[in-house]
Parts: sequence; C-alpha cells; structure tokens
Amino acid sequence: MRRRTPSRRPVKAQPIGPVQTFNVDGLTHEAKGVARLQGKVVFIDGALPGETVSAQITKTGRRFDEAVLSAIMEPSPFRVDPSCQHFTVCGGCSFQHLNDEQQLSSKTDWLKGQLRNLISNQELEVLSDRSTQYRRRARIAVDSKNGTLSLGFRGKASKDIVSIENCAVLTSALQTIFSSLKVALLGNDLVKMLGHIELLEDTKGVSVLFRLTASLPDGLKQSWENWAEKEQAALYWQAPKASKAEVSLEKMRHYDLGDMRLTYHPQDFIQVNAAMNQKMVSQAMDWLSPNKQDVVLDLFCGVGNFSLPLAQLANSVIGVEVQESMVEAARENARSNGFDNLTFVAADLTQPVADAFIKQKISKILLDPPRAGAFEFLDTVIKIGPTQILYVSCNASTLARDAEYLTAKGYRVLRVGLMDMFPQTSHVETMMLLQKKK
Ligand SMILES: C[S@@+](CC[C@H](N)C(=O)[O-])C[C@H]1O[C@@H](n2cnc3c(N)ncnc32)[C@H](O)[C@@H]1O
Ligand code: SF4
Repeated sequence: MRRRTPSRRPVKAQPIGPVQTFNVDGLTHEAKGVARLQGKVVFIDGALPGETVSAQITKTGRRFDEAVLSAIMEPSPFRVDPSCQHFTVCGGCSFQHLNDEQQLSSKTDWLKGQLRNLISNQELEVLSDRSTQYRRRARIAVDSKNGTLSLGFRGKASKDIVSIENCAVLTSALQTIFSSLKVALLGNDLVKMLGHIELLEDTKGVSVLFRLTASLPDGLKQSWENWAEKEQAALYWQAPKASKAEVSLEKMRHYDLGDMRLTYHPQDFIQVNAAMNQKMVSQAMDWLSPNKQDVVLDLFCGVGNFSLPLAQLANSVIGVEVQESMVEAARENARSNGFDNLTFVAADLTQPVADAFIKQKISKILLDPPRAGAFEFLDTVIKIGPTQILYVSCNASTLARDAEYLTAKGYRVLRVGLMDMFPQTSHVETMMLLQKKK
C-alpha cells in the first residue's frame, strides 16, 4: 500500500477519536472528501474521491461528522502537488490538490446540481483560462503582534492572518510588488496605522492602496511615496472614514477591453480575472447577439464593462448602476470611446423604479447583479418583456431562484455556461440565456 503525506491539513481542528480508515466517494463544493462511517456521512478535509485514507473525527453532529486527514493510503490519480506553499493553511484557495480538469468537472457537477430544476437537456458550456497568476486585484490583511509582521490572507480554519511569502494566483506584477511591500513594511511605523492593503494591476500599471486607521505624519507619507516611485506603482491613501471621492480624478485607473479603454476608481468594482473578463464579455455578445434594432438594458452595469461592447452592436444601450460615481465613470467611458447611443442611469434596483424607465421599448436585458441576485427587479423585467435575458451570476443559488421565477413567468432557458473566473477556489460564475416563450 502506498502512503503519501496529505497536502492539506486543517489548522485548528483537534482530533477527538481514533485514527480510522475511510473510503472517500464524493467531494463537497468546499473541497471536502465525503466518506461514510456506519452509514453516517463524514467530511474529510483534504481527501479526494476514490482515495482510501486514514483520518480522525474532529467534530460530531446529528447528521454528519467532520474529520482530519492523517494519511493517504491510496491517492486519487487526479491528486496533484499544490502550486502554492501556503495551501495547507491559507483560506484563499481550496482546490489546489486536484488537477485543473477535475476541478472544472467538480464545479460543473456542482453547478448542474444547483440548476437541476432549470436545465434538463442543456449541456453546460465551460469557459476557462490559466489556473494561476490570474488575480489582478487582492485585499491583503496586515497584522503586527510582538514585533512580527503578518501580511497575507485569512486562514482556512481560523480568522487568523496567514503570513504569505508569495501568492501563486496573483498576477506576476502583483507578486513582485507584494514581495517589495513585505520588505518595506518590516519594522516600518506605517504598519501600526494600517487597516488593510489593496493591490491592483490594470492597463495603467500597478497600484497600492493603503487603508489607514490613523492619520499619517507627512515625513512617513513622503517616504512611502518615494518607495512607490521606485517601484513604479501608483499609491492611494484612504484616510480613516474618508470617502473615495477624495481621490483625485487624475488618479483614476483604467483597463483595456478589446479596443476600448475603461476608466474606473481604484475602489470601484472591476472583474478580478482580466483574461476571463475578456472571454466572458465576448461570450455575452455572442449569446445575446444584439443587432442594430435592439435597445438593450444593462442592469448592474458598473463602469460599463458590458454596456460599451453592447453599444458597439446594438441600436442603443441603457446602463443602470446604484453607485453615482460609477455612473459618472461609465458616462465618461461612453464619451471617451466615442459612443452616442449609451445612456447611464443611477438607480437602486432593489427599489421600485420610475414608470418612464419601464416604458422604454427594450428588446434585450443583461443582468449582472451582486451575490444577492436581482429578485426585487424581476417583476419589472417581466413587465418590460424583453425577448431575451442574459443573466451573469456570481452566486448559483440566487441565479437558480431568479431563473426559476422567470421560467414560471414565460421564459425558458436556452443556454447555460460555467465561467471559471477563480481557479483553485470553489467559486463558480455562471452565464444563462433565457428566451421569452412564443
Ligand atoms: C457583479 S458587479 C457587475 C458590474 C459590471 N457589470 C461589470 O462587469 O464590471 C455588480 C454591480 O452592481 C452594482 N449594484 C449593487 N447593488 C445594486 C443595486 N441595488 N442597484 C443597482 N446596482 C447595484 C454594484 O455597484 C456593481 O457595480
Ligand atoms: S490565495 Fe494565494 S497564498 Fe493563499 S493558497 Fe491561494 S495561491 Fe496560496
């Protein structure tokens, strides 16, 4: 029997039972192996389907137990060595011990389960890209206790900060600035005044935002400006309780999307995976295929990530977004990219909207809501009655709820796709095209 050191081990779980042998036959969405002991389900962190492992129970419940892996006797053929040295402890990734193909297959099976009431015949179309160095944005937690600096992410099994040497999913430029930052912060007074740090890479370059918990002496600020200049990074300071409006317009960021350039504020939402964003937008244009007769409503439009590509193809586009500053940026993006068929409206889509807005002759709608979904706006969508709805979702359960509502009100699902925006994690993004029944 081959034995192998487990590649993952929960950090704080304390064993409360003897070491026992388990045959693992399933995998949860959070990447826990599923086994059975006398009929009761046991979740084993770090175990994979098809493996025989030894593990110790750490927690017992009425319906299931949890266990910690001791050794892997028969490893899965799909097990791989994690690409990141911090995988055993860092909460940022959950799937690095499974090969890329099986990660996708596991996510696909999970998504099919989430959407089981909606997709009977449809194949799930899968969109993916590189599995490491894809994150162009990251929030870094900072802590310094007893003179030790911790710079990293929250742990898997606790909220403690795991100190990171290098993060394999950050873009190469962000990995470089992270290393430099770590050296520069060691023993530096800034550490005592930091809430967290945000790293960002876009077409303009790399930027670092320091979120402060106390005001900064001028001399210290200048020394960090010098560091940023040397690193060719833009520096942003967010003073305690300061709003983002305090960052000057010249310091707005931009990213390129196809032949368009989109301006945004460093604290605005942008898609984290640039290559996948490009692919997702292209797929959205392909599926919704707006033409010169279409008036398209782009709901939850941000700074116009879908609105501008839609406006290249459609008669006209109306974008709706709750954040006034993002609406301003979206208008500027329409102007600077030469569009005269784009209108942006600031509105909270969880609240009733004005009738004039509903009465527009809208033929297609694109929805890209936050995790909570778009339920409050669905009756308005149904009243507008577009021929097609393209729903982009970062939460399959709210998508399922919303799409089930739409299908009960006269729409049917035409296409569904999984978009692997965050490889190595369990996150799944979905695109669904719905068509009005004749
Ligand atoms: C998932 S992001 C999508 C943004 C954009 N479509 C993109 O691809 O970059 C969701 C957007 O919805 C906006 N939003 C959140 N709640 C909202 C609400 N109640 N009404 C309107 N917009 C909202 C957020 O500010 C954010 O820009
Ligand atoms: S988030 Fe980064 S540091 Fe954490 S496990 Fe993933 S690659 Fe490693």
